[in-house]
Amino acid sequence: MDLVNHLNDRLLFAVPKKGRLQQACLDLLTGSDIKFHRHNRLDIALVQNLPLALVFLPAADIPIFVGEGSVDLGITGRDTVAEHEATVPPTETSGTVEIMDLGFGACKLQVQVPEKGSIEKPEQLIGKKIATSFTALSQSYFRNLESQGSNSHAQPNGDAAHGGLRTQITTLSGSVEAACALGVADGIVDLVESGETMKAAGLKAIATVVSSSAILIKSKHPSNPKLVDIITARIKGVITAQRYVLCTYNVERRLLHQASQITPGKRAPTVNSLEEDDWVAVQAMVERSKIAEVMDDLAALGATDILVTKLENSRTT
Ligand SMILES: Nc1ncnc2c1ncn2[C@@H]1O[C@H](COP(=O)(O)OP(=O)(O)OP(=O)(O)O)[C@@H](O)[C@H]1O
Ligand SMILES: O=P(O)(O)OC[C@H]1O[C@H](OP(=O)(O)OP(=O)(O)O)[C@H](O)[C@@H]1O
Repeated sequence: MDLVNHLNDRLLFAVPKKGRLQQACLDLLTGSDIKFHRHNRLDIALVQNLPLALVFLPAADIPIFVGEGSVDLGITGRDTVAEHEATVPPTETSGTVEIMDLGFGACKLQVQVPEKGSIEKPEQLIGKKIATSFTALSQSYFRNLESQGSNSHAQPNGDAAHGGLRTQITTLSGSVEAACALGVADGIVDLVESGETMKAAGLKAIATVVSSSAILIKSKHPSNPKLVDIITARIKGVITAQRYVLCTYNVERRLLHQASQITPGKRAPTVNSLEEDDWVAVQAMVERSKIAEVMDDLAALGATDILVTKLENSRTT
């Protein structure tokens, strides 16, 4: 099939073609009832039940396509958007707009140095060698440090005050953590999640350049804003359903006020009367991460029949 000719009138939605964010993105698309079949080796897939086409791209390139407006929507890490913005500053018509945080892919872009070395502060790296895949962010970070007037670290012929960069930034496309051990760099700027990679490479973090997580972005003038809103609402529904559970319980009416403080719900708890006088049944959405504590508090208050139900999907405000 000639896919390109089927792209007219379709909203283009970029998702990572591989890597850390891909599976969670595919799960989000499934939860949002975005149905597609990706042919072997093709990076474009037509969506069967919406005028939408998915474009599978490297996460780092997604802000370029969305920023230029050649793709309308995208999911990628906030770090890649920050790197793109540091490379190509947004204008009134170009650049990306963040729609929402998706709550996965959390990591930090950090300055790292050998654990056993003498460097404790990023200022000590001024004038030294840095290896990274995030060239523009690293340049801007060190340019900033240099211009903060760290004269004590200035080299005699340094021209940082005039916009030059004394710190030498080397771009690597992967395995950045090996750079210090191999003598390519004195420090690196790389992503850290669990810290396992950093630890295994004998490095420690001394500063954070950007805190990242996966985000939904759109171009400044998407081709079909209504469809962007529909997809946004669907994705938001799936994210909310993942983030919350439904808690139901029975409680004496006289304790309702206290119970409502434990489970205030998103707007307010739903309260129904029971056949038994003086008792009510309460239903409220509770953040999944807090549910154990909430159940303990409800039980301590005297609530009974406390049940927790997983949400399949949601539309809330
Ligand atoms: N360890 C990690 N934990 C959580 N999120 C991460 C982690 N590493 C990267 N990410 C996020 O995932 C995005 C894509 O990174 P990933 O390394 O998976 O990309 P990739 O396309 O496979 O690139 P590469 O080939 O350079 O590894 C990053 O920009 C970041 O937002
Ligand atoms: O703190 P951790 O949980 O160990 O994660 C951090 C590692 O994850 C990413 O690399 P990835 O494994 O995606 O491969 P890459 O080095 O090829 O980018 C990142 O570049 C770090 O190396």
